[in-house]
Formats: sequence, structure tokens, C-alpha cells
Amino acid sequence: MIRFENVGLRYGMGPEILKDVTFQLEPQSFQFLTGPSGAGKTSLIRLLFMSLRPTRGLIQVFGHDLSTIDKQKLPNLRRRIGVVFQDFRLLDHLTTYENVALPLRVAGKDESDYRSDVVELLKWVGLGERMHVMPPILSGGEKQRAAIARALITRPEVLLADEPTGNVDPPLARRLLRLFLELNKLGTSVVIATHDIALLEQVDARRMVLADGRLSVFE
Ligand SMILES: Nc1ncnc2c1ncn2[C@@H]1O[C@H](COP(=O)(O)OP(=O)(O)OP(=O)(O)O)[C@@H](O)[C@H]1O
Repeated sequence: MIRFENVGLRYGMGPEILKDVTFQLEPQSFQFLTGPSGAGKTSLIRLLFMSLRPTRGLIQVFGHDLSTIDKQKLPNLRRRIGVVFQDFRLLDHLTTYENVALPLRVAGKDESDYRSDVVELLKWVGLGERMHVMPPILSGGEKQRAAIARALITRPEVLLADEPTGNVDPPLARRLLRLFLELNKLGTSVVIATHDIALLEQVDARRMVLADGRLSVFE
């Protein structure tokens, strides 16, 4: 569903931080993206989400070649990909419920059609009791789960999560991992960028390892 071929990336005139990155994301697959700090995990997530353009190489997303695609089609492709950013990006003036519902509101959906879905998802991530609270009052782990719920509300085909257990204690990290595995069983392809070794050791999943700008894939 997503294909990278010899992708290279540099910021401005800086060094090339991703070199000849080649891989495919298969439907319903589960993989970790790992590598040392600064290796380029976040940059690769941004390329996958199409919020960054490569300096060279081919990227195909759902069959569309990004170098030739009509820019107006990008929002529709992005809607098929859910992303959880490292810094959550929740809106502080909206409640947890409103934050999670936002992608649907923006897409012009009627609240009466989605209210129960949002409530159900918030319960699924363990935020049923916190849905009317504003993000500044949420704990780090609660914010994380709100961001995950917001990424999932549109039922994306791919979920990208950048260090999703970076702000939580080990029991909650395991719970979030179970949530991602459950989501994967329901059919979503999942990419988790992390350098949390404990997390990696819990699942025998595909590993995409970045080092010195190059990607190695271990099935
Ligand atoms: N907007 C930017 N402009 C210039 N350089 C950048 C930019 N974003 C990232 N970089 C550089 O690209 C390299 C890779 O950064 P990136 O954040 O992708 O790595 P990472 O593996 O996600 O790191 P971490 O695990 O610490 O989050 C780093 O050297 C970083 O300084």
C-alpha cells in the first residue's frame, strides 16, 4: 500500500539523513521503526504521512506516485493514514471528546452520526471518564491516548505512531502496545517508531532499523 524506492532526504543544504531507503508497507502488517536518536525515524514518519517531500527517489502511496500526483488529492490520501505525533498536537481549548471528534467535524460529518463512535473509542483507550476534560488537565499518558484516539477515529488503513510510549510508565506502555496489536488484528497496518527496547522485545514483529541514514528490514 506504500512503497519507497531509493528515497533520499536532506534538510536544506545539510547532509543526506536518509539514503536509498527502500521498503514496502503491506496491508494489515505490523512493524517497528527503530534506530538511535537522530537516525531519522521522525523524518521517515513525516515522509510516510506526506508532510515532507523526499529529495530523491520514488514514493507511492495507495498506488499514487507522489512526485506526479495532483496536490489536491493529498488530503484524501492523508485521511487514510492516522498519525500520532511525538508532541500529541492536541488543541488545548477543546475537550478530549472534541479533539478526537475534530477530524470528523472537519470532514463535514454530522455530530449525531459520530457521537457514539467517539465515545466508544474513548472508552476503548481508557478515557471514558476524561472525555469532557481539556488537554492541559490530562496526564502525559492520557494525552497520548487522546492523540491515539484522534488518529484512529477516521478508521485509517495505516497508523503511524512516533514514540507512542515515550511519556508513559511500563504497564501503560504494554497496554498501548496491546491496543496497537488489537487494531492491527482488525486490519490496520501499524508502524511504531520507537527506541524503547522493552517494547520491541514484547512482540516478534517486523523491524525496520535506521542507522547512518540507511534502512535495514528484518522480517
Ligand atoms: N526540520 C529540520 N531541519 C533540519 N534538520 C532537521 C529537521 N528535522 C530533523 N532534522 C535533522 O535530521 C536528523 C534526523 O532527525 P529525526 O528527528 O528524523 O530523527 P529521530 O530518529 O526521529 O530522532 P529521535 O529519536 O531523537 O526523535 C537529525 O540530525 C535532525 O537534527
